[in-house]
Amino acid sequence: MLKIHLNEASKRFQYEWIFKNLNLHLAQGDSLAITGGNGSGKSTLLKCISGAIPISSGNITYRQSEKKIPESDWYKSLAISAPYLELPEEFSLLEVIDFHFKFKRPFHQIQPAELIELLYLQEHSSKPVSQFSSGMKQRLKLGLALFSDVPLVLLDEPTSNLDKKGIAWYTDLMAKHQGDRIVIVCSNEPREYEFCRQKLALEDFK
Ligand SMILES: Nc1ncnc2c1ncn2[C@@H]1O[C@H](COP(=O)(O)OP(=O)(O)OP(=O)(O)O)[C@@H](O)[C@H]1O
Repeated sequence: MLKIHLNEASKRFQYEWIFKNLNLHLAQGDSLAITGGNGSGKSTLLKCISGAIPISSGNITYRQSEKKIPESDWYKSLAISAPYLELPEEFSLLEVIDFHFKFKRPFHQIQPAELIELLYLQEHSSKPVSQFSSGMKQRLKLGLALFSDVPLVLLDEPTSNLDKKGIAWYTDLMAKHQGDRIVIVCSNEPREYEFCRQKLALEDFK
């Protein structure tokens, strides 16, 4: 059972405070929406939670069965989908999936062909990702994050570039495959985080 605690966590860039004195407890099964307008600090908070960038004061801890996980190992517990994370464009869809699953175990032993079907990308298995539309890339990013066998799934702007069908697909996917994991969604679109049981509005932590 993974548990994440933020204790009086604060972050600033130079003289700009992004969030201050944030306390948060998350355990497997929880779903959290981080909300706020453009530039409010959603992506920054997500990066701090993932360990990609440091906080300025306070602390963040990950515990697995009450045993503290060193910060250098946090990445093993999580998968992330975000607009600023790139896919290897020169790889074909099948190659991207094979490559990804060299590092993360597939969730519920999902096979590449099943995943491709779930992402409704069957027609594009051998196409290089550089030739994918932005919506196809977004479905792939979401699929890789959600179908990694990790207890923490981080989604930044999950429905950006998705059309109506894509948004319905995302909503259905989250309802079926969250499982017993922690899911954090950064968003200012209510439809992206309707399923989240906890909400954190960054405006409250300035
Ligand atoms: N590396 C950095 N150095 C300095 N300032 C930064 C850095 N990264 C982000 N910021 C600033 O932090 C603030 C929050 O940015 P962030 O990207 O976290 O917001 P956001 O809520 O995710 O925005 P959006 O909804 O537009 O994606 C912004 O003012 C941004 O300019």
